[in-house]
Formats: sequence, C-alpha cells, structure tokens
Amino acid sequence: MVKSTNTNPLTSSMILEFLASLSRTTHQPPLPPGPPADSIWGNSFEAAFCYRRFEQWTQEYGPVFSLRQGIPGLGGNRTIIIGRHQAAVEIMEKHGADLSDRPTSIAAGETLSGGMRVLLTRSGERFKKLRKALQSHLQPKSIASYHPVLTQTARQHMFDIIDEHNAKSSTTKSFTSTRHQDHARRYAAAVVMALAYGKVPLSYEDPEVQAVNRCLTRLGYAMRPGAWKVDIFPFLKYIPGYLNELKIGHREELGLFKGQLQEVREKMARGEEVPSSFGKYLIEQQPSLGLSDNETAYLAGSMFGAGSDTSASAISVALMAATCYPEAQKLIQDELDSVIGRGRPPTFSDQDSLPQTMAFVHESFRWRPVTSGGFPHRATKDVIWQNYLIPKGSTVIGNVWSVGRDPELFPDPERFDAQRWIVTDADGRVELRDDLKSYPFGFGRRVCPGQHMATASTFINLALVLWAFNLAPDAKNPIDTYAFTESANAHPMPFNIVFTPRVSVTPEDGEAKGWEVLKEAFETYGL
Ligand code: HEM
Repeated sequence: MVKSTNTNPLTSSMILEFLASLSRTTHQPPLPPGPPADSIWGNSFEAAFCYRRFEQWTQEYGPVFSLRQGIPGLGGNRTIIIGRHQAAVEIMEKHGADLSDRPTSIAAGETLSGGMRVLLTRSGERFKKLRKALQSHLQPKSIASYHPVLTQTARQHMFDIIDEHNAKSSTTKSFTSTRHQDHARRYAAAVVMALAYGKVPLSYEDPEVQAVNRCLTRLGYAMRPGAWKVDIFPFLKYIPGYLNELKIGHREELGLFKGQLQEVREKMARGEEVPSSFGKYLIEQQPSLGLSDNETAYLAGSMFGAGSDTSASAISVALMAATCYPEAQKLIQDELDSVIGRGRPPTFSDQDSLPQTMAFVHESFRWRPVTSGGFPHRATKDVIWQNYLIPKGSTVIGNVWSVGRDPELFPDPERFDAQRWIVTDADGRVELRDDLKSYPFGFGRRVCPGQHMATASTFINLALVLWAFNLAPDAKNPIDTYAFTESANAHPMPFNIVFTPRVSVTPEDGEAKGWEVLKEAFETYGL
C-alpha cells in the first residue's frame, strides 16, 4: 500500500527536495512518503474539497503522507497528512503536547483575525488562558446548565417547521420544506448567541446573525489549505492591495464583535439584570485573564463563529441522512416510540435511554463531517512515527474525512450505517459503543471545546424532528449527498425534505389536523 518512490527523471523539483533534505541530519529517519512535487514550488492541489484529494493520496501512499508547499526554509513548509485512525491516535493524540501549536497563518490568522482568533492562536501562555476561559463554559458539566436554552430553542425549531407548513398551506398533510436549513441555522445562531451574549435573536435574518455569518463564510474560505498563496510565499504580503479584502474583513469583524460585547458591558454598567453568558464572564474576569478589550471581544465573537455555523450544518447533515436512509430513520422512531411513546416529546433526560438515536448522531458526524479537512496543527518537536520523521515546524493535518473512512474500523465507509456504533450485551440490551471514535471534532489539545454542546444540539433536534415527523426525499429534487459548500466548515447545498406529522388523526379530523396536534404538543415543551 505504501509507495515511496518517484520514478520521474531528475527534475528541478527533485533537486530542491534533495537540497531541502540536506537541512535534516543524515541519521534522521525519512519523511513519510508522498506524491512527487509537480513543480519547483512543491505539491499543488485544489483548495476546494482538498480532503477528498487527500483521501485518494492516503489510499495511494499510506496512512501518513507528506506534501511540500513552497520551499522549506524559504517560507514554504512540509505538510504531513494523517489519514487513518491508528495513526491519528498514535500521532495526533499521543503527541498532543508536541502538536498543540498552529502554523503561522498570514491570511486567515494574522490579517483577517488580527492575530486574535483562538482557533488560529499559536500555542503558549496566551493560548492556555483563552482555552481555559472557553472550557469554563463548555465542559460537559456546564452544558447541562444550558439544557433549558437548548430545549426551548429546539422547540422554536419545531415551530419554524410547522409555521413554514402553515404559511404554504394549512390543509395538506405533508409539505416540502425548502427552508429547513434556515431553521437549523436559526436554532444554532440562537443557542450560541445566548451562550456568548445572553440574548436570543428573533430570526435567522437578524442583521447581527447575518453579519457574523458573513464573517464566518469569509473565514471558512480563507482557511482552506492553499487558498491564500501568501501562506506559502510570505513575500506576497508586501504586494500593495493583495491582502486588502482580508483587512477590510478584519475591520468588519472587530467592529461587530466589539459592538456585541459593548452591549453587555453597558447593561452591566447601568446595573441592569444581565443573563449569565460567556461575554459577561469575560468582562468580569478580564483583568485576571489579562486580555485587552479587543481580545476579549474576539474571544466571545469567535465562540459564536466557531459554534453557530458548524452546529447548524451538523443538524442539517443528520436530517439529510434520516431522509436518505428510511430504515435508519425508522429504527430511531421505533426506539422513541418504545422508550418515550407518542404522548410527550423527548428531552435531554431521555438521552441515555436512546442508544439508537445517539448512534445515528455519531454516524452522521462520521459520514459527512462538518470540518472534513480538520484544522492544521504545527509540530513543535520532531515526532517519530513508525520510523518516519514528522519534522519540527511541519504542519500536521488530521484529515477527519479520511480517519472516519478507515476501512479497518468503518468497513464500507461510504455507507451510512448507524449500527457500527451499537453493541448488544449478553442480555440482548442495545448499547452505544464507547471504543469507537471518528474524530469529527479534531484532535489532541486543540480538540473542539464545543463538542459536547454540538453533540447535545444535534441529539435534541434529531430526536424532536423524528419524534414529530416522518422525513422523505422530494421526488422531483433528488438529494446529492456529496453536494457541500467548499468552505472549511462545509454545509450541505440546499436540499428539500418532505415532512409528514407522525401523529395519527382520524379521516374526519382532516389531513391537516396533525400539524395542529403537533403544535399543541410543543406548546408547553421545555417551558
Ligand atoms: C458540529 C459542530 C462542531 C464541529 C464539527 C466542530 C469542529 C471543530 C474542529 C474540527 C476544531 C479544530 C480541532 C483541531 O484543531 O484539531 C474546532 C475548534 C474549535 N471549536 Fe468547534 N466544532 C463544532 C461546534 C463548536 C461549538 C458549538 C463551539 C462553541 C460554542 C465550538 C468552538 C470551537 C473553538 C473555540 C475552537 C478552537 C479551539 C482551539 O483552536 O484550540 N465548536 N471545532
């Protein structure tokens, strides 16, 4: 499986490879194999969907392969891609401390984020402080305190679906939703806005939510490996005007984030009652955290950035899977019917009794991971893996898409199969496996601090939707399950779902009665 040779005749890129290799000591093990450079500037590949190209290279060159981008030592670097599970555990997890740094990012990090976005912050004391502050609000035991907000916002999500039906026709039993992704986005924006600033936006069209999402889209595109050549050829930053688009983006973000936190600050200064939020905590702790006003604003703002768009996409992916795999959908509904019944909607207190639902959540994270390409880490020490060298200073990427497609752990990986995550014990009890992981939230010390929140959100929304509705594809518009946006946090391209209420009503009640019954069922839910 592992190929290591380049059979091309001597080319200038090979000479450069050779010169670069002289900078390593002769006793060091070789770099992991990889595709030959296609020019003196190294390996080129499309930034869009590069995680799929990396999967092809994983199949060709093995679980760990290396690329060259630019000329190492002259602004360019080595990139090591990890594409299989065991290698991810042995490198990304076991060497977490040596890989907790991020590579210098001139485009997305220094310019667009002004060096303040935690996602792109280099390791060190400042990073530790930021991470500690985030953990204080996102660790599993804190998440339970957000269950009421998550539940009430998920309830609004159900109303958004019902209202979309009613706005189109109040008399039909089923309806084709074209806006369900907007409803998921509104849910996620509301939850993270509540977490970050203690307020809930009224709609997805809320100008602040729209402005934050504009910033996120810009970030998502700027962060794809190779998207901005300045990250490989740093001299480009001196070309007048080259980075203008990102500089303008930074001014917009900073203004927005400062404005949002300022609102909280002013309310606190006026002595108004301010709901507990991450922003409020940061304002109170700012002196001990040693952060400037801009840094504090960015920390709260980038939590919104990291959590809103990603959670919305995860919910839409779960609904896409349920729509495309009716048998898997039915297994969850059978579980909901037998554990909870049709008399009341599911809540967080049911989560441990719903292994099929949780297995479905894990499988949808694996099947179409939101952050398919993972985020780049940087090695602060030489790391030796199976007699290959991952050199200090190299960029190391755990390719989430590939790790979740490791055929040894996930046979027939393109198939959506929630049963991979299920184990049946000696008494025939169905349980969730605790020995399997596909790393949708990244690796080691940079693992997503919002993972528990994101999992809780996906669970409650999936459980509520499938408790309330049968989902089916729209026969006129088949779903392409590979059609996703090109950004670092990928969203499914718009797709339709046909929603039909699961409540049974008698024919005399009329077709639309189910929608009214559902609305009543959610009237007091979570309040
Ligand atoms: C399904 C939803 C989500 C996915 C798929 C996701 C995925 C990720 C990934 C892959 C990383 C980088 C890990 C690495 O470098 O190895 C990350 C980092 C991060 N995530 Fe999430 N995330 C999600 C939701 C959230 C939520 C809800 C929040 C906060 C409320 C959040 C906050 C963050 C932050 C602050 C970082 C930067 C951490 C660092 O660089 O140290 N994420 N996320």
